[in-house]
Amino acid sequence: MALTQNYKLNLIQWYPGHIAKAEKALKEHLKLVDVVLEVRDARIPLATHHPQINEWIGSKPRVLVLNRVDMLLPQARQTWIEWFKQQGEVPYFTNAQQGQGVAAVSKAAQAAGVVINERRKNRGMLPRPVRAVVIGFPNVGKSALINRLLGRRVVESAARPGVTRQLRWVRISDQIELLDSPGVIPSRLENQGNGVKLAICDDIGDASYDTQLVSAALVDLLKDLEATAPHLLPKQPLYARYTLDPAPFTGEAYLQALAEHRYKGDVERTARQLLTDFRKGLLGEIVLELPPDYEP
Ligand SMILES: Nc1nc2c(ncn2[C@@H]2O[C@H](COP(=O)(O)OP(=O)(O)OP(=O)(O)O)[C@@H](O)[C@H]2O)c(=O)[nH]1
Repeated sequence: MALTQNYKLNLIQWYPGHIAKAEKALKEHLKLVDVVLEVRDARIPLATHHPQINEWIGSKPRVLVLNRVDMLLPQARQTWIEWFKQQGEVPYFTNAQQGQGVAAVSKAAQAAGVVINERRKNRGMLPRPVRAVVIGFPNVGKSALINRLLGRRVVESAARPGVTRQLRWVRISDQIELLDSPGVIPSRLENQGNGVKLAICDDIGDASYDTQLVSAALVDLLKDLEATAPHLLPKQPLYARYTLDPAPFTGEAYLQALAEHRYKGDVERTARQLLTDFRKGLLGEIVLELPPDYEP
């Protein structure tokens, strides 16, 4: 992953006005609730964790949801489960589009609620449904998860980042009510390597970025991952899709060569196609991040 970290990224442009507004809205959401469901992209579970989020959540119970579980191999999921366990955390893996794993998230949120109502009782207060909110970076699947938790489509879920707004409480059980609009975590990050991964996975919201550089970074990242943890990825994902081996190329040179090989020399189109193919899962089930101290 060293290569991506080294990219001099003015390749991503963040909009500070939007970020300040989104941060303020998120903090308002967090004030209203007892339990937080933090959704991350299972392909990049660290890059989709905002460094200040723990501070913003404070001591409120949090349920950690790693969504898009269908987009990585089971052995990659297992690697992350073990790492999170070492950190004393239990991740709940979901496919919010299809519904897998969502019942367990609902149960975990209810369990957190029981503890909160115990506390209320001990202080002489009446029990009430516990209030929860789903938060996460743009496009990680928050609306899809809310729809699944509710069992019906009440929140618009769309491929376009940044579609969700306004506030309403909805019951998901006798014990839990949910803010029906998710809290969007603004995705500006000091760590540019994380920024690239967010851009690759389309979890980046309003920011704009250089498609060719991000696409080249994806190729470099895939090569790094294949070298470090081949058993956590599908076999030769780029070769399998495009019949062009990336081994002799840098990411940038690979895009050029692939453009010649397939797209009449059009590098921009090649870059866009590669990102689209990755995001649609057409390169296979690819985890883009490994635990920090990962050893094969
Ligand atoms: N493959 C796959 N796709 C998913 C999953 N969850 C959500 N999606 C898709 O990802 C896209 C974004 O999902 P949303 O639920 O709109 O994401 P969001 O976090 O609410 O997005 P914003 O409103 O932009 O912040 C949609 O096309 C969903 O169908 C999943 O687990 N697997």
